[in-house]
Amino acid sequence: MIAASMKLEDFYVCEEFGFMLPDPLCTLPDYFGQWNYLAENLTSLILQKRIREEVDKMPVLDHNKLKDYRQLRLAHLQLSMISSGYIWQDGDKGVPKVLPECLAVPWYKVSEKIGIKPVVCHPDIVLCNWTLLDPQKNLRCLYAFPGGMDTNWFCMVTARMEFDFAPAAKYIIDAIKAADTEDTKALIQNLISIRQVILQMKETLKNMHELVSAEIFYDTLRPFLSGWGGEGSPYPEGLIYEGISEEPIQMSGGSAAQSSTLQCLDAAFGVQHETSIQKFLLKMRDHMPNAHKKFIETISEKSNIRTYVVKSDDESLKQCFNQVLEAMIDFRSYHLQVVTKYVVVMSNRQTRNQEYESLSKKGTGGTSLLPFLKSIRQSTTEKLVGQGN
Ligand code: HEM
Repeated sequence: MIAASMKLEDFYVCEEFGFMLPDPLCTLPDYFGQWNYLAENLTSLILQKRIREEVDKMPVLDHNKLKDYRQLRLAHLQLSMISSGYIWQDGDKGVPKVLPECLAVPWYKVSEKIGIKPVVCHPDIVLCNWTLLDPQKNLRCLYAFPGGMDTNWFCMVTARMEFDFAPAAKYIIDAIKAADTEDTKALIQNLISIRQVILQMKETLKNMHELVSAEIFYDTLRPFLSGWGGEGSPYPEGLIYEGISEEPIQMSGGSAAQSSTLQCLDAAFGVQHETSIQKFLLKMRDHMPNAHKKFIETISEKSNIRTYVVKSDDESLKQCFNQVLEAMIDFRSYHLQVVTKYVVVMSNRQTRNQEYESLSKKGTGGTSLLPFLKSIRQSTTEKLVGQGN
């Protein structure tokens, strides 16, 4: 495929919704009533520590009765949330090592169909977990983990940032086409638009402080976004998915590192990270729907934006390109502050929630946070053009 023939709809992306699932379903057909019920009542069942007994009564429902993509996405969201509640309801000391068949089999099979992993992920809790509250495009979650309004806001601020990004998917394709056809004027225009999008994403991220308490994020919500497996995990070997595998399976938890937004920008502008970090970010792509993963890969393969800018004599083009990267660097610096407040400071409190001790200090995706995020910011800086680049 040449850049000129790239169409957003081929990648389940559109200018209005970006990577968000347009018009997500709120409930599944009656046959899946038990999933609807457990997902709708998840918070109270977790708080009453009753989710396990409810799941243990449930039959294995036939995932083949899910008819279309929107049903599959909602089923994944519901099964992720119910499974996460099942696993983490009693803290990290009471974790079951086996996920029962009634969750494991449909969750695994639905994941295969969408192309994502059977674990709670960004495409669940953000991309298809939203509904409009009013014509001003205020959003609310369809399904929620414990944490009340703060949890709702955490997901919806992130969703709002996905909406902010939406027009950039088209600007990126147009910028690639402009570089291909050596149309400097069009390239500058698209770079300016992309920069505006990144600045707006940062503005939206600022709302996190106003609306989400760090204590509630860290103590109440974060454990339910965790994965399983690896050093320090209550399940070092992972979790057994009954009816799927007798061997435990390891999974990274939900993280906005699974958002396609920043990975798309990196791909468009040729930002490459240090090997182990790139490996982690590639792993995060396995938590993105197939079509979105393909979108990033295609952008990465097709984009010659930076090559064109480097060889151009046009100073205003170079300046515009650098301003986009500077906006990304600034976004990443701001995100570092957010992570420091919501994870690092919270994990150092004497009063932190000790029920989930094994999950402290690492990112929900399983990284050692600050050096990891600083390295990502540094590799963005290295792609600025000028001074010999
Ligand atoms: C309270 C809010 C947030 C916290 C505590 C947080 C935390 C983290 C952590 C710990 C990581 C490291 C990867 C991991 O181990 O999971 C990460 C990475 C990342 N986060 Fe966030 N995050 C927050 C909000 C957001 C939002 C709203 C976005 C919007 C898209 C975002 C985008 C990213 C991206 C793209 C990465 C990968 C690193 C990069 O490309 O710069 N984060 N985040």
